Amino acid sequence: MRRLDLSGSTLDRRTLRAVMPRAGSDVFAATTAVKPMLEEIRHRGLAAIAEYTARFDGPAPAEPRVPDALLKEALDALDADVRDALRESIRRARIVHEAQRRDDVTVSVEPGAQVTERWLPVERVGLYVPGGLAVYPSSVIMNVVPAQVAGVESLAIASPPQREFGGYPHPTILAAAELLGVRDVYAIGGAQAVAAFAYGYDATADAAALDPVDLITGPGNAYVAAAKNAVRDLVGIDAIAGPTEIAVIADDSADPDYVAADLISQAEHDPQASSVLVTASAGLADAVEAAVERRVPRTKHVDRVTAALGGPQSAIVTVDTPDAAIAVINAYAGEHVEVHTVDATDVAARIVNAGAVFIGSHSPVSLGDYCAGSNHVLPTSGTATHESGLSVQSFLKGTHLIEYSPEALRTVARHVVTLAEAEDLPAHGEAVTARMEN
Ligand SMILES: NC(=O)c1ccc[n+]([C@@H]2O[C@H](COP(=O)([O-])OP(=O)(O)OC[C@H]3O[C@@H](n4cnc5c(N)ncnc54)[C@H](O)[C@@H]3O)[C@@H](O)[C@H]2O)c1
Ligand SMILES: N[C@H](CO)Cc1c[nH]c[nH+]1
Ligand SMILES: [Zn+2]
Repeated sequence: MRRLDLSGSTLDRRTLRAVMPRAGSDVFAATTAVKPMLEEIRHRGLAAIAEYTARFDGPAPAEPRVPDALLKEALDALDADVRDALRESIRRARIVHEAQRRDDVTVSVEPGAQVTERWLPVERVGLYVPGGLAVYPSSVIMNVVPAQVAGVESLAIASPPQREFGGYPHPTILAAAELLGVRDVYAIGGAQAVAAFAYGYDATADAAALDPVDLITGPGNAYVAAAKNAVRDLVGIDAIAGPTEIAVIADDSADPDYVAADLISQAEHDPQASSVLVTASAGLADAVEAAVERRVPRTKHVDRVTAALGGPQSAIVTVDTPDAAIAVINAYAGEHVEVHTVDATDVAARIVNAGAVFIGSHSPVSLGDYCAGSNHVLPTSGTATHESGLSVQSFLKGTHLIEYSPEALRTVARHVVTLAEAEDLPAHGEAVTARMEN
């Protein structure tokens, strides 16, 4: 891993943002590729989807909707340990997400003047589950659980067709959908899936119609991100997720082997993934570097991990003081931040920009990826400065209900008229004075 020595540097926001390691975005280039695809699919529907699927994913069934029997079969055939682990992941996710429910709130502004904020679920949601480099049944859980807790009635899942499974998504993804009771599952990947969700398509001789959705959520590669970005004027999207990131803040109390294992764990996702260590301890920096070198050759996806850890997006960053380390971590605004310091809880309280913070030496990111109960769809690429991870709130929309009595309207009428005149919109004021005349 490369070293970035920030000792003696001015740690102001501009400098930090300029020097922090980060994956370059290929969403811009992917946008050029996906725009004509989206147009084709919008106009020619499933025929165009089938052509792109054949080009990028290989042979797939003419009817992309996975038969119910196949979902059931996938769950029946699922390894018992995997089934138990998925169930436990769902159970913990439900506990955490149930606590995120929002109650409607009614406020009495004055006697007879009432404003209610009502929260309603989005009606139909399309959930994208990636399936290129790895298989993500855990992402089925992380998308479906908050949507179900929010009360979303209509949920569709899309995931790329896999050659070795007859052009259907990986059976573990199908089993996870079945466990969660989602039966509307499609063997469509990449930008094609996003287009199918955004525009829907008509029935053909071989396939039933797909109804468009109101909101598309879920992570994916640059093509998925570019397509989500391109359809966001038509449907809602959760966020544009970039490659996975982990940033670790650590001091001499940290176990270098744990830190190295965690940096490698997220590098395993993607050659573009970022792993960053920030420390004021030169000794710890050396020890982690040595532990990474020891571990990398033993890891399964050694090529991906080597590319990710060796890329410009990953680094061991050294600073002068623990406070400087916190400033760097906040400037980085990582998707995942792990805190391995003596005073981990106090340090965590000072981390204000992070998708999720993992506190202490026994809360690794992979726990959060699968079974902590928290959500693993989190803001990447520095967007944790202003965005949140997926939650029940992502699937709700708030509506204000305003109800004033004649007396309550009379009490405030002159202020409405004054503001309407100040904005040179007198008809606004007249809508109120018309009611005062009776
Ligand atoms: N933030 C999270 O919660 C989270 C969770 C899981 C995965 N991820 C990230 O999601 C990403 C998954 O990416 P992936 O590639 O493995 O799977 P993916 O499902 O996102 O992409 C595969 C699809 O890309 C399309 N594609 C491939 N080459 C193309 C081309 N040349 N032109 C147009 N389309 C093309 C194909 O249609 C294919 O189905 C990774 O970066 C991973 O780190 C993030
Ligand atoms: N770390 C990924 C992005 O947060 C999520 C994931 C799924 N499976 C394993 N990891
Ligand atoms: Zn992960």
